[in-house]
Amino acid sequence: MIYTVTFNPSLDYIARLDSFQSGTINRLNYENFLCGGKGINVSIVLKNLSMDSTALGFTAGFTGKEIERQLTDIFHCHCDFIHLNEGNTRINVKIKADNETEINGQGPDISTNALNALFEKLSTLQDGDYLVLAGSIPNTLPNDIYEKILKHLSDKKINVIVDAEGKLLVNVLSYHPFLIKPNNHELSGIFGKELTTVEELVEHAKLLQEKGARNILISRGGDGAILLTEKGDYMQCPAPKGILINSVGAGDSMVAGFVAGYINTNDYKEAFRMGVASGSASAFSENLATKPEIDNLLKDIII
Ligand SMILES: Nc1ncnc2c1ncn2[C@@H]1O[C@H](COP(=O)(O)OP(=O)(O)O)[C@@H](O)[C@H]1O
Ligand SMILES: O=P(O)(O)OC[C@H]1O[C@](O)(COP(=O)(O)O)[C@@H](O)[C@@H]1O
Repeated sequence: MIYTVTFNPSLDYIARLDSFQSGTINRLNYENFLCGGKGINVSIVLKNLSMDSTALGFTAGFTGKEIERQLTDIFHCHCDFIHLNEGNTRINVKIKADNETEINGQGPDISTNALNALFEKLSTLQDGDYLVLAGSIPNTLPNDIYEKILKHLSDKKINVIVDAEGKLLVNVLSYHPFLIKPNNHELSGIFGKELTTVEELVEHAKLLQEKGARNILISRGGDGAILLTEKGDYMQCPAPKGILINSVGAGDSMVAGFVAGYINTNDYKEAFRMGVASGSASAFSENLATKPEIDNLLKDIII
C-alpha cells in the first residue's frame, strides 16, 4: 500500500490576472479553488496513474471539508484524515500574473490527541509499504516530527519518501529514507549557499547521502532534474519543452511519477523518466497531470 501524509493541507486559490500590482485593487480574469498540499497532490497524481493510495493528515473547518469533498468526489482518492476540532485548513493564494507569487498560510494547530491518532493509524503500516511525508508543518509543531514518525516505524521495512524543507528534512536522514526530493533552492537553503551548477548540486546532495538518504531527486524547475541513486551513480535530465501554465504541484507530481515508475519497473532510470514527465506535464497544464499528458511527454524523455 501507498500512504501519503499531509500535515498541512491547503485549498489553493488560483488567481490569474494580466499583471499584479501591490497597494491597489487588482481584478482577476480567472479564479479557482483546488485541493492541495504536497501529500494530497501526490495521492491525486498517483490515482491519475492508476495507483491507489490512502491520503492521511489533518483537516479542519469548512476548507477541510471542501478538500475531502474534492478528493473523494472528483479525484476518487481514498482518504482517512484526522479532523481537528478548531480552526480551518489554510487557503494558499497562488497569484499568476507576469510572474508567480505564492502566499502560503500557517495552518491550524494540531493537538496532542490528534497527533497520537495519526501515530496510531501509521502503526498499521506493513513491510514493503510506501509512505510519503510531504510539505510543511504548522509552526506550533517541533521540526523533528517527521523524524519521530520514522522512529515510530523503524522496526518495519517501509519505503519512506520525504519532501520537506530545512531541518524537517535533514532530521530524517539517519533513518535512511528511500527518497528525498529537494528542489535546487531547498538544497541551497540546507547548505546556506546558492548552488546552481550540476556539479555543485551533486556534490552537496552526496553529503546528504552520506548522512543516510538512499536516493535523492533534485528538481530544478524548467532546468529539469538530477537523480543520485543508492547505487552510487547520478543521472540528469533536461525538462521537456512546453508552455508553463501552472507550476503549483509540479514537484509533487514528480514524486508521484517517480514512485509509480519505480513500483511498476523496479528501475531507477524509468522511475526518473516518469518523475520528470509527470512534473513537467503538471507544469504545462492548469491542473495536476493526467496519464495521457504524462505519456505524451514520456515518449520523448531520454536519459
Ligand atoms: N517551467 C517548467 N518547464 C518544464 N518543466 C517544469 C517546469 N517547472 C517544473 N517543471 C518540471 O517539474 C519538476 C518539479 O518542478 P520544481 O519546480 O523543481 O519542483 P517544486 O514544485 O518542488 O519546487 C521539474 O524537475 C521539471 O521536470
Ligand atoms: O506545505 P507547504 O510547503 O506550505 O506547501 C504547500 C503548497 O505546496 C503545494 O502542494 C504545491 O507544491 P509543489 O509546487 O512544491 O509541488 C500546494 O498545493 C500547496 O499550496
